[in-house]
Amino acid sequence: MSVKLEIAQEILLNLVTVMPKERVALQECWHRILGETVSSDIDFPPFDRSPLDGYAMIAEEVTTATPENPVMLKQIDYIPAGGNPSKTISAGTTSRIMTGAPIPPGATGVIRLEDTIVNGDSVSILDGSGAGKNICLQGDEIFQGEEVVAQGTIINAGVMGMLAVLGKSQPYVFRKPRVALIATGSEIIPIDFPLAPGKIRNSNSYMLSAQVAEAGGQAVFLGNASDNIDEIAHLLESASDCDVFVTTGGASVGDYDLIGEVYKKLGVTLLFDRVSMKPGMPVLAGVRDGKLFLGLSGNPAAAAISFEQLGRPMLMKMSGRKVWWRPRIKGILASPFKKKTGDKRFVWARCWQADTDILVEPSRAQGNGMLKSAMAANALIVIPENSPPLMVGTEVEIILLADA
Ligand SMILES: Nc1nc2c(c(=O)[nH]1)N[C@H]1C(S)=C(S)[C@@H](COP(=O)(O)OP(=O)(O)OC[C@H]3O[C@@H](n4cnc5c(N)ncnc54)[C@H](O)[C@@H]3O)O[C@H]1N2
Ligand code: MOO
Repeated sequence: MSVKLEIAQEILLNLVTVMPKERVALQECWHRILGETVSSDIDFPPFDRSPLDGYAMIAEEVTTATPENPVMLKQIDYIPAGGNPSKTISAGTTSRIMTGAPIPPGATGVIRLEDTIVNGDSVSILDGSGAGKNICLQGDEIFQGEEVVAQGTIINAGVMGMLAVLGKSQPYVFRKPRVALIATGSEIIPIDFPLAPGKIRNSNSYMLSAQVAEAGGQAVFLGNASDNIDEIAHLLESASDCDVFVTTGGASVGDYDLIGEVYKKLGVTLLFDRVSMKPGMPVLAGVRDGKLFLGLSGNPAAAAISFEQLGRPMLMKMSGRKVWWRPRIKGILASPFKKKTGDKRFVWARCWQADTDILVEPSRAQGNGMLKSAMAANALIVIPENSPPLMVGTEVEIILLADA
């Protein structure tokens, strides 16, 4: 049964749920999705501290200080970072203080070393303006009890640092969905095997493993199977600990397009077996015991688009992301797209900023088997169904791809 792309996406998204949580050492958490909302058990900074190497004093005493009329203070203490000042600042006194050290009791300002002249324990303040501003107040960035990082946040470098500030050495993150990858086709061989007539190397599993990782999943290579129902079924059954099962090849109508038969044999309920889009029209989806099966086309560029449109949003949801879709913007065609479009079409493209416009150019080699078109792309042009050939200057919708 053939369905529209939006319906296929909805069917899959409705069937999957977010993965359970696991604790992971913070240093391993980059790009994981936070599985808990983290509140602060402290104010941060946890004490009033100095942002400068200088002298702490009562700010009001030094506001008039200039190089011609310095204010003289007597040093009573030295406070390094990590110190715990015990001496109280009173009129006419100061403590030498280092960046990050706690402000001593009684002090209301700090003057940097460069604006002082020191002679023994006598300190001349040459410029006292702004002394009161040179204090980082307790709780300036975070207050105790504040919800600082929300569940579902992607752990980037800033979040890593913040979780460390909050003492989260082993935060809960969502477990990565495990995605079994199987290449089917009697012509497909492992990439380190010698080539023979009629054979090609399995590029799909490698391409998809990158797409799986980028969508927050963990790829599990199950190798390849020839065009044989039992062989494919056996490989699929060998990975019972996987959450999603992705095959490539055998998705169309040829004599050896067996994935539908494999699903029957395994008791996988078919959800759809064609989606109205190009490339990637032949694509099956099925479900068994809550686990999703995706049968992608063997054609590399078609498999990539099917995965991008159907597999990626599903994995993004499973891995705990709040947003499953990539950003879409408007661009202006810098070269024509000469084909008529029946079903909705995705075209590999490169886009760039030119003055106030985003210009976009379809990749030259757009064949379904051609990885070159995907390789050079940083965007996909979305061409609506039933579109005529598109001229230079036409405004088109583009999906921004992540890392190109
Ligand atoms: N009579 C029809 N023939 C075809 C139709 C159709 O509607 N009627 N659709 C065409 C379209 S469009 C596509 S897309 C393909 C889809 O075919 P399959 O999904 O069954 O894929 P295969 O035939 O197994 O392989 C297609 C192509 O890709 C190569 N391939 C397969 N696996 C890999 C791999 N792991 N790494 C690299 N390349 C791979 C394979 O050798 C074929 O050349 O069907 C059209 N035919
Ligand atoms: O539909 Mo095929 O999927 O054009 O590549």
